[in-house]
Amino acid sequence: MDFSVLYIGSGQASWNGAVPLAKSGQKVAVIEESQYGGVCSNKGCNAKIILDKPLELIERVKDMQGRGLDGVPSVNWEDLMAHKHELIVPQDAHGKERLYNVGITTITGHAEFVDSHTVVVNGQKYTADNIVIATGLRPHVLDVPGNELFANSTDFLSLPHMPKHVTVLGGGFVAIEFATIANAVGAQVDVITRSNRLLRQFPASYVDSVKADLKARGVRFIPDMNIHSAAKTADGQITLTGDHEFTLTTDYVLDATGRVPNHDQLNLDAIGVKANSRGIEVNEYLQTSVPNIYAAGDAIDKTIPKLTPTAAFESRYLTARFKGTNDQPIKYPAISEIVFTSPRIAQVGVHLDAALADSDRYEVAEASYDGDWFRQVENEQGGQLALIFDKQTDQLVGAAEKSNNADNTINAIVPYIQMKMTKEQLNDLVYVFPSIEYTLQRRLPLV
Ligand SMILES: Cc1cc2nc3c(=O)[nH]c(=O)nc-3n(C[C@H](O)[C@H](O)[C@H](O)COP(=O)(O)OP(=O)(O)OC[C@H]3O[C@@H](n4cnc5c(N)ncnc54)[C@H](O)[C@@H]3O)c2cc1C
Ligand SMILES: NC(=O)c1ccc[n+]([C@@H]2O[C@H](COP(=O)([O-])OP(=O)(O)OC[C@H]3O[C@@H](n4cnc5c(N)ncnc54)[C@H](O)[C@@H]3O)[C@@H](O)[C@H]2O)c1
Repeated sequence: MDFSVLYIGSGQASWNGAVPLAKSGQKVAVIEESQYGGVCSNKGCNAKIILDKPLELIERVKDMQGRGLDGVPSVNWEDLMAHKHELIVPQDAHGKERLYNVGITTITGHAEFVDSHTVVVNGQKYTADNIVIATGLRPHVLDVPGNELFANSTDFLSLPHMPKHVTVLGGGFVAIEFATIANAVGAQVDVITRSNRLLRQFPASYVDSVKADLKARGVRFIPDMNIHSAAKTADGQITLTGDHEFTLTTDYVLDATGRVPNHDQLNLDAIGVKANSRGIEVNEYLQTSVPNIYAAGDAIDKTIPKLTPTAAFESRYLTARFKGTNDQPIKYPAISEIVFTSPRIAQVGVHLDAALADSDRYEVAEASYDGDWFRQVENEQGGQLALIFDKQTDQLVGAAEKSNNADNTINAIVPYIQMKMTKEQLNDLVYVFPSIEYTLQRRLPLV
């Protein structure tokens, strides 16, 4: 065999495990058809958070008007885009170097299976004892006439000038984060959804409040609407048509209707790897229906969130398996997630809505930050926290927060949940004061 482990795809699900595996002495190769480092590094999380930064800062400055700050800056999209390029363009080369530096063979091109131990790239065959499919997802394209006029998340993240009127299709992560950015840059933003629910994975009341904030900032929501077609107007705009003779003419349409797996381009049928429209089917060892072929990251059909930290966790798990240091099934920890709206919504562990619906099992301690002097230093209004305890064990099992600092609070809570800490143990921790963590601890029900 040419390699002990060969990874298809170079994203988070690949390099987080491939690098330590190569360092341990195994012969490793990574195949990448696009940019090294995958979606998160090149056209996902990293670029998005750079474009979000000015809006986050501006919202803080707005909150402080008349409280020591006068005047609100505006976003210069072209300068911001240049800043984004400066940080993101080198990621591809860095991603390749990271592999090369530890002796990993990098193969650039599209991989397809020949048999269970062989893939072909640019006509050249490569063999390996084990193969990891880490091929991720690509943007879904809404199946309507005229969809070639739609932009996707990758296009938006390199948009040279912000159009006057941006129309977003979808109500998920990409739709709402990008609508928030476009609105902050000054575009008229419409969000068209086929149902009346946004961001289904987050607590309904927190999402409703973020939606109300966006409405107050001028974002228009058009719910329960199926789009039927798109066509270019004589002056270069796009006209959408939909249910009940709906029409809307706009400058730019962002299709944010989700992402679909890339496994349809791997010749999986020929080698018997089972997959479906959600991803590749794996067992509790991340093994596919062909024992020496594994899958990791967004490529998997899984119920846990398809995120960078989960992809990295799976990649590290596989490395332990290939090194022989872990022969146990994968055991996922409590998984945290965040949507970068303004304010943010973040959560970990047992879901707030599920806990509220099961009062026999869970105690929910809800708190508003409006009365908290430390959170009022930045004059933040409407911050909310919910802590979920298992009534039988008194352990903290879940949390959700809507606030400008939701990421920090939830990150502070991740180890509490992982270590199965009880109220009593949480009360025994001593934090610096004043701080987000100290404020969080004071929201705990006292024991
Ligand atoms: C706009 C956007 C914003 C996001 N923001 C966040 C965020 O803030 N936080 C977060 O946790 N997650 C975020 N995500 C999700 C995150 O990017 C993914 O969960 C993560 O990238 C998954 O990593 P992966 O390695 O499984 O797949 P990917 O990063 O998709 O990597 C797969 C790689 O495989 C390559 N490939 C595919 N097929 C082949 C083939 N046949 N041959 C060779 N190479 C192939 C692709 O080119 C790609 O580089 C975001 C996603 C998007 C789109
Ligand atoms: N902050 C973050 O962690 C973050 C940010 C962006 C993306 N992501 C990840 O990237 C992935 C993709 O995000 P996304 O927002 O593209 O997907 P998503 O699944 O979150 O949202 C897709 C949206 O499109 C709608 N939709 C789907 N099919 C449709 C159709 N035929 N017609 C109309 N609407 C339709 C859905 O109802 C949903 O509102 C997710 O796995 C997410 O976890 C994460």
